[in-house]
Amino acid sequence: MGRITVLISGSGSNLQSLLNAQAQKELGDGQITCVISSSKKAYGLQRAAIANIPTRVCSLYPFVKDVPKGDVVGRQECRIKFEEELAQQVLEQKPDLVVCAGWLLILGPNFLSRLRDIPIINLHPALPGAFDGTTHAIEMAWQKAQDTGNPLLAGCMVHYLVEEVDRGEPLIIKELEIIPGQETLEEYEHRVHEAEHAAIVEATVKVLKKR
Ligand SMILES: Nc1nc2c(c(=O)[nH]1)N[C@@H](CN(C=O)c1ccc(C(=O)N[C@@H](CCC(=O)O)C(=O)O)cc1)CN2
Ligand SMILES: NCC(=O)N[C@@H]1O[C@H](COP(=O)([O-])[O-])[C@@H](O)[C@H]1O
Repeated sequence: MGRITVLISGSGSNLQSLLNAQAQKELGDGQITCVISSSKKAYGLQRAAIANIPTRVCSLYPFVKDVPKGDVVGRQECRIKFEEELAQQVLEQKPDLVVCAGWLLILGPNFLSRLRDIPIINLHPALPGAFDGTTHAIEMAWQKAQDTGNPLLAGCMVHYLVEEVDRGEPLIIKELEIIPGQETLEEYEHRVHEAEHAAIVEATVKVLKKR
């Protein structure tokens, strides 16, 4: 069995895509054994509960809430403690694969070093090298097309997660062309999410097959 831990922060529509694929026996020997959220309010936690998947919450806030925003060193030390806690929670699951499906926190070396040989993949709503390091890539791509007046090749990808944000080797790329003036941001966003829901399953299966 390919044990999968999924990290989320919000709605969990991509988690739902993985849950649906698992239910339809489309994940090969993959089995989602735990969902960890950076927010206790994430609707994705409800999606996991409905699917009888164990959940955990590992939030950064309790670690930094008493540290002034201007205390950069203090907040960095708290972030390290958070990453150690997160790594412990993930390692307890003994995962063969960690999937970041809308996980909205940068994972630093204190986390990554503890996961050593466990592959981590991340879903990003942009193409390789475009809009790296942002959580607003969809809006930025759509707006760029409107601003330039030129068609823009955009879309989404699933990549191996490395320390440099969004710069890991791409696994699955889904290209979508944005024609300025032809669709609203909401319409483009819907197309991206549809593509994401396919990409996250394809990438998960691809990585598990490499074991
Ligand atoms: N080391 C890595 N960590 C993460 C990666 C990665 O490629 N390498 N991907 C991200 C997901 N992501 C884009 O795909 C992303 C997530 C979060 C941020 C970010 O700036 N986060 C801020 C907090 C933002 C907020 O609270 O709204 C932060 O972590 O301080 C940028 C890109 C997952 N992690
Ligand atoms: N840079 C990271 C990033 O922007 N991730 C994005 O968060 C959303 C999560 O949706 P979901 O919670 O419905 O799966 C997805 O659109 C994903 O690409």
